[in-house]
Amino acid sequence: MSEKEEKSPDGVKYFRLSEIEAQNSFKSTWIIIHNKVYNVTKFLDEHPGGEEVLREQAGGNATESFEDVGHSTDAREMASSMVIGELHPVSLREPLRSSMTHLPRT
Ligand code: HEM
Repeated sequence: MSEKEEKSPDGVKYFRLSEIEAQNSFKSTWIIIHNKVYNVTKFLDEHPGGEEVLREQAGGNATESFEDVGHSTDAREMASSMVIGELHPVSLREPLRSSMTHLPRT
């Protein structure tokens, strides 16, 4: 890693949008919901909504689709166990890509 690991004052790991976008493959799936970063790689198989919807959001902002589904409290608690960090404050100013402009997976 060339960049020093960055953390907020209370120890939350920050990820740049570019780092999150890179985690979009068959090996690793990260998504963003409300500016938090989730590693859903191990959850793909277990997701009641299926693995494809998560893969479609990989590396990008899944907030709207997550909220559109009206996920239960249980689902939200489940999600909180998959948080690995937050979007870096610098990246909050970058436009978040939605699935509409999704790039093909490599
Ligand atoms: C960490 C993130 C997520 C977790 C933990 C999660 C968990 C769940 C759970 C537990 C359910 C069952 C219903 C419920 O309890 O609300 C569900 C349903 C569903 N989820 Fe997710 N979900 C996540 C992200 C997403 C995202 C990003 C999408 C859309 C792109 C999505 C689409 C759906 C759909 C369509 C269903 C409905 C399935 C059905 O009723 O047939 N989920 N999810």
